[in-house]
Formats: sequence, structure tokens, C-alpha cells
Amino acid sequence: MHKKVEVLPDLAALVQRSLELTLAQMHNAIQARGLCTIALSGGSTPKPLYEAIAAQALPWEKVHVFWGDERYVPPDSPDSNQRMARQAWLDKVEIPAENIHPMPTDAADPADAALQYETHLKEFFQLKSGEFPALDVNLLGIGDDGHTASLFPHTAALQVCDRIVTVGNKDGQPRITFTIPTINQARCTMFLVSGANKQAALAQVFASVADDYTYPARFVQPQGELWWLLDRAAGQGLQLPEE
Ligand SMILES: O=C1O[C@H](COP(=O)(O)O)[C@@H](O)[C@H](O)[C@H]1O
Repeated sequence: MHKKVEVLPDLAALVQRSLELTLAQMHNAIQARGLCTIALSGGSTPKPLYEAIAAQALPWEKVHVFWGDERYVPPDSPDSNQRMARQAWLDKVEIPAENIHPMPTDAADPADAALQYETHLKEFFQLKSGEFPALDVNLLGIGDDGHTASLFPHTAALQVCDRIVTVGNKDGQPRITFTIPTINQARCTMFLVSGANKQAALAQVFASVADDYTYPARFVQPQGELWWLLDRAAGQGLQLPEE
């Protein structure tokens, strides 16, 4: 694992740096394998990055967009991660509809939706039994409770190691989420973290000793590159890990 932590002066600089890195990864993937697979995070932090990507001239037919987690709401809900990404990015570019791979949220049981998405990923990535997809870029955020994707502290999803996708639990509300082995299979993982409210959780995630189940982002130890991009408000006073 190549791990790099950067503290940028402000949110604008964080967006610019994440744009540079994301574009470089996308171009490398397209050159190496003919297409780029990227998994998106939700929340508010990545929105300006998505807007910046939308302004780029990219070979959109070679870009496939997935989600690392989704709230269990209809796609037109203001809470939908898919909706945010479509509004900020996907609706603004000429990406083929079949290159957009949203997590389903219309099954009667969220467990069925998780299984449907897992089956779709297995087919798309042509996985053999027991294999996990290697996304070219996996964008992640962290909540002020230390959650990442929809892997919340002390929830059952944290222990799921034999599935690509599972059901997360946010205060009793279901979500669909990549599992930890899926996250850790990515070629390039990039956390975008903004705001002073993330400081305390980050300190625990970067601590040499802390409880992984209390701070789930600690489980993210991917085989590929790992980037932590923080703005100054998030990174202030943080003891940065040795690289
Ligand atoms: O609920 C979620 O929150 C996290 C963090 O979001 P942020 O707005 O605080 O950056 C996000 O990474 C995750 O995808 C989302 O579903």
C-alpha cells in the first residue's frame, strides 16, 4: 500500500488536488485497460469535485461510474447519493446511460438490493467466485463518527467479509454499501475530508492504536494507492501518520 496524506489550505485547494489525482488515475486506467471504473461517495464534500470533473473533456464512453454506498431512498430523493452525482456531474456530460451503475434502492428488502448490485458487479468485472472487483478509483469520505461509505461504528456490515456489497445501518435506517474487502481491493482510494468537525474522528483513524469498530475508516487498508486529502480545518493539529 502506498499511503499519502496531504493537508490542503482550503476546500478549493482540496478540490483542485483531488481533481488532478482523479484525472491522472482515469487517464492511466484508460491507457492501461481501455476503460476507467470509478466508485463515488456521497454526502456533501465530493460535490465540487464532481462539478469540476463535469467540466473536463474526457472520453466518457470509456468511463464507468459506480457507487460505494447509497441511502435506501428513491433516486429522486434529496438524500440520494446518485441524485447528487447526477446533478453535479453525470447529467452534464455525454456519458452513455449504460455506463452509469447506480445502487438499486427499489427492492422490497435492502438485502435483495445489495445482492442485485453484487451480481451486477460480478458480471461487469467478470469475477470468479470469491473475487472482489478492483475499482480504478474509489472515492471515500469520513463522517464525524468515523464511518466511511455506509460502514457505521459497531454495525454488522463491518464484519461482512464474504460479500462485495451488503446492507449498512445508519441509526436503524438501511443503506447499501461496499464491504471492507471490496474497498480494500481498489487500485486507488481517495478520501476527501473537509471541516473541523472531522478532526476528532481523523485523530482516531490515524492513531497507531484505536478501536477499528468504533472508527470504521481504520479498516481501509487497500492494496493499491491510498490518498487522504484534508483541508486545513480538518487536518489542523493532526498527528500525521508516518509514510
Ligand atoms: O453519509 C455519508 O457520509 C459520508 C461523509 O459525507 P460528508 O458530506 O461528511 O463528506 C460519505 O462519504 C458517504 O458516502 C455518505 O453516504
